[in-house]
Amino acid sequence: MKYVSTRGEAPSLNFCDALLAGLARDGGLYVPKEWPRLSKKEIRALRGKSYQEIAFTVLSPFVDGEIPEDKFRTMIDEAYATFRHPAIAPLVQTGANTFIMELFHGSTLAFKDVAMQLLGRLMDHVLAERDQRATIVGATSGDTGGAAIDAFAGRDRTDIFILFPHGKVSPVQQHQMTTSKAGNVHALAIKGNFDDCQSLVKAMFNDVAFRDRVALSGVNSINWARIMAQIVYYFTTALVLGGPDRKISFTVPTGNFGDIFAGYVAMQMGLPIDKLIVATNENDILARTLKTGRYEMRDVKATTSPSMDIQISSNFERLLFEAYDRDASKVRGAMASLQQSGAFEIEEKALKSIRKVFRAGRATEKEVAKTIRSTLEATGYLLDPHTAIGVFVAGKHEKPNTPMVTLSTAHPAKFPAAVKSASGIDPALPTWLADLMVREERFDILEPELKIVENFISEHARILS
Ligand SMILES: Cc1ncc(COP(=O)(O)O)c(C=O)c1O
Ligand SMILES: N[C@@H](CCOP(=O)(O)O)C(=O)O
Repeated sequence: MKYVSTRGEAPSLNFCDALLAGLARDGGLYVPKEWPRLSKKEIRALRGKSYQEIAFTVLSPFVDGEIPEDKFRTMIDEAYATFRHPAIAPLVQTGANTFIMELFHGSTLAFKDVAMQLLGRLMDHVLAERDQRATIVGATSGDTGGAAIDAFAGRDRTDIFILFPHGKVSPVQQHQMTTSKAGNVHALAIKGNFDDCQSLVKAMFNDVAFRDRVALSGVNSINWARIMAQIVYYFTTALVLGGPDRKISFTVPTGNFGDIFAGYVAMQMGLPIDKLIVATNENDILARTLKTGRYEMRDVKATTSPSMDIQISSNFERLLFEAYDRDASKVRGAMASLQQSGAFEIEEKALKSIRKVFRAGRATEKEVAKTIRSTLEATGYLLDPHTAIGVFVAGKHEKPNTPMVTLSTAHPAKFPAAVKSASGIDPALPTWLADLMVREERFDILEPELKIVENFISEHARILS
């Protein structure tokens, strides 16, 4: 299996090289050259199997023999042994045909753990095989950072630098990033917003001299392996609800478009999905784009769902590549226009193909609080603000005979202030994090300037030759 860049000008890579590369050298994102397919019969044969076994079957075609089977199985087993629920991504029924897929049973209480625990092990394996080290960078609006730090802390082949927007993540998220005692972990509070952090990360990848000097690697969903690991839970959930002999819809609280793009990949692999529904907060660039066909940046507003306070939605580029029948020149044109004027138009045919699969909606701050309250009253279930956005938008797209699954992307205890103000309940952290807020913090505050961040990394990374 070869991986090609969405911008068409970087070399095609095999799985392990794409894993370490993160962003392609032409600024694009790697995707498999073709989608592997599972027949309905093969999908049916997964019924009753464990999450780990399904993960092995679904992910093996992407790894394509580059990692020995027994080692890959062990990585999957170890990654999901860190989860506190045996089903890994359990389903909770909240209505006649509505469900919540809980993705927050990993160590940092957000869906990012699902992919990050596997990614850490995959990278470690490949670096050890090659006797190499890597400098890992990541941008976070709050959850990717904590999950990455948890997955990479103490690994001696990597140093990890996480850029988070100073003062714009929840206190729990901040402590998850700033209280690690591991010497290879560096939490960097950037004076800006998440988009500034993400742009800095992409700029570091595009600075070829720096990239090569520090052996740069990425853990954001620009890294294909992050998306890949997230495909699995669409299969496990569909199988529980009657798939592949019945179509399911999924509503996904969306920011960087990684999680929902994994659903799109599941569909390309043969999983019958009715609709994939993009749910955004008031930073609604994706909902507007699906409505108007114009992707247009606006200022980012701070909301009670800070992890989704995003304007530049990285993985939308992967969908554009698909919608343009993999014509990389069209993607390059759109990305150049985004850089020059902060906007691009999607051609009619491509937009039509996107709308065939995707729907979208937004929730205002009032609607988020109301949904947390009303769901608690109706079902006794306490939502976090990100999941509440999903539940609210899902409510607008339900169909009588199609199960609607909303992805619950974070535990309410990560956002206690917003949850308490909406519901009156102060959600407690689980026991293993009970002392999180009194742990000593360690982080550096940096200006959002490429050279400043690169210099910091150069001084602290242990890779330099
Ligand atoms: C809690 C939470 N929900 C939803 C999202 C959106 O996910 P994605 O960026 O994959 O669209 C994120 C982060 O991006 C998140 O941290
Ligand atoms: N919401 C994310 C933003 C980064 O997303 P990623 O999936 O590209 O890592 C976060 O919590 O950091």
